[in-house]
Amino acid sequence: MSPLSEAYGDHPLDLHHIIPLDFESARTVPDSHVWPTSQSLESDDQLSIPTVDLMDPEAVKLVGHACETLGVFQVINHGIPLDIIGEVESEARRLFSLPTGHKLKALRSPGGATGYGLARISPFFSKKMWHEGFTVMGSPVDHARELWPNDYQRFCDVMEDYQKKMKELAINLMHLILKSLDLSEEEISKVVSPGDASTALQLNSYPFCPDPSRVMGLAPHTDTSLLTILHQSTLNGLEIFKDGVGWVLVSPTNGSLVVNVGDLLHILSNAQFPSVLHRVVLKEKEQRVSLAFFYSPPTDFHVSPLALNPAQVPLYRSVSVSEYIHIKGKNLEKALSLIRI
Ligand SMILES: O=C(O)CCC(=O)C(=O)O
Ligand SMILES: [Fe+2]
Repeated sequence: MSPLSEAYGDHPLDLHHIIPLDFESARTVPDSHVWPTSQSLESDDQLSIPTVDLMDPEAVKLVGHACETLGVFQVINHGIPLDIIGEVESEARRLFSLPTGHKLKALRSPGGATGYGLARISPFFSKKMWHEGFTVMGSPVDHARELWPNDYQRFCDVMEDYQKKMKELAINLMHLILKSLDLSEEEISKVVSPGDASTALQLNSYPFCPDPSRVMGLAPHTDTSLLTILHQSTLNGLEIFKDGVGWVLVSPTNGSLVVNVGDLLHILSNAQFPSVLHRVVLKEKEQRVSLAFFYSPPTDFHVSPLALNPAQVPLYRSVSVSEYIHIKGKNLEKALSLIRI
């Protein structure tokens, strides 16, 4: 089985789609980063995002309902100690506060998947995002050594431990979600194989911005994963798109993690669960940091609609994870329609 990092290798990007702005010296927003404004909902008429207590005996039902209606929910009692999340956030902040020239030592290579750089979706948009990221898959030691030649161990230990814990949580969540689709334990264990899942940890920074209302943190997208588990620091910014409603804010709540359905789970559920469209806008001048953990099956796993009753027809053809990553890398939001039957 090829690692996830290889699945991204067949789409080398131009450097201007990898190198973020020198945010440190940006006193104004350059034209390349000015986006047309788009309305989000005021807090009064906000749609509420459900919170599921994972210790609740009804968790399967609650998680299934949230996946079906919105494709996103928050979890509490998730088993990840808050001080560990805090440590990862503080290591991420330590990285992003390095001088721009220094961060470029860990720049993602054109055909690479890990390291410092712009969001992978950036070639699809004519304007640049107010964002810098650092992608980790397993051990970040190669890049960390470039950043801190004498002091990289702490960063590596914290990132590796977090990925291990997030993977356990993702597996627990997948069990709950697939149970809600009435899959048997045997069918579930085919999809959720603890040994060789494809996972990635994305550290996101939306740097201090002199004019937050004119920029876009992360442009509208769906995640490619089965599911994504997100920690957002105390600042608002994440919004989901709900048909007939518009952009809805997902406010950070202390101690809870945001879980969202990705494209692969949408396919697996035969479109019963929406792959939620989301974006990040800047609400304040201050820097916002988030940690996104993406969980997918191994790259050679074939994803196809499961849990069909005799009256249902599959809406998507079977697709391997690596093929889907390839289609998404070329077509972004049209990717799902290209495998629709
Ligand atoms: O920063 C956030 O709140 C969301 C990040 C996100 O959507 C992503 O990394 O795919
Ligand atoms: Fe996302």
